[in-house]
Amino acid sequence: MPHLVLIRHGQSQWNLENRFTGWWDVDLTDKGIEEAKAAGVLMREKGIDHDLCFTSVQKRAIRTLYIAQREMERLWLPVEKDWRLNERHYGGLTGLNKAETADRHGDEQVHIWRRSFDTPPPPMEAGSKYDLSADRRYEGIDIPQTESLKDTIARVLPYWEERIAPALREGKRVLISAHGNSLRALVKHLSAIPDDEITGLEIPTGQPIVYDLADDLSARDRYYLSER
Ligand SMILES: O=C(O)[C@@H](CO)OP(=O)(O)O
Repeated sequence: MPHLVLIRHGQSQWNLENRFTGWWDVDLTDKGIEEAKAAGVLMREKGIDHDLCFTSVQKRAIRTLYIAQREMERLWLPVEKDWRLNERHYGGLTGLNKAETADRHGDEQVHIWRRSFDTPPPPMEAGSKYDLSADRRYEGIDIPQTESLKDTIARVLPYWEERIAPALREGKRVLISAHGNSLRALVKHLSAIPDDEITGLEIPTGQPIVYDLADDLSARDRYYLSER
């Protein structure tokens, strides 16, 4: 039976500071490091094991993966990193404080930007200090100016089909360390959650989510490892 674990990175510096993050590469806080360790200990204690791991090209997800793997004595496992597992690009909101933005534009508008299915935040302005187009890791990639959840799904799912689903079909046990919205994209697909319901799903930091999948990769069960 194909076996998949998803984990959202531990608390990041901008989670702590309540800032829109997206593709900006912030690191984990001390609490985030502890969450990642605890996730690794939990997986080890519950006898969870993997053959192959996937993560984004953002350090909060990469470090979460490595910290958890260290606790599991699995730092030797193969890891594939890909930008398509990155967080949803937050466009012109990147770096802003979420509460201050709500004071300025209203709670409702901020809620739409954060959680509507297909309304993207305003695009990143040219010359923004958060522009990543000169970042070597994105060479040859058409970096989005902004992304809705729908746009995020449109780049996460092809990667899933191309790289992750084939590994699961071969019987590999897979661990994915990624982000709130790239994981929402996967959960929506795997659990067949409708557009208007997926945005209500909040994925906590550092909590392994286990999927038991049927051979056709449809979800038989999904649960937080800490709850079983
Ligand atoms: O800032 C972000 O990139 C994300 C995840 O932390 O925030 P949100 O909860 O608004 O999707």
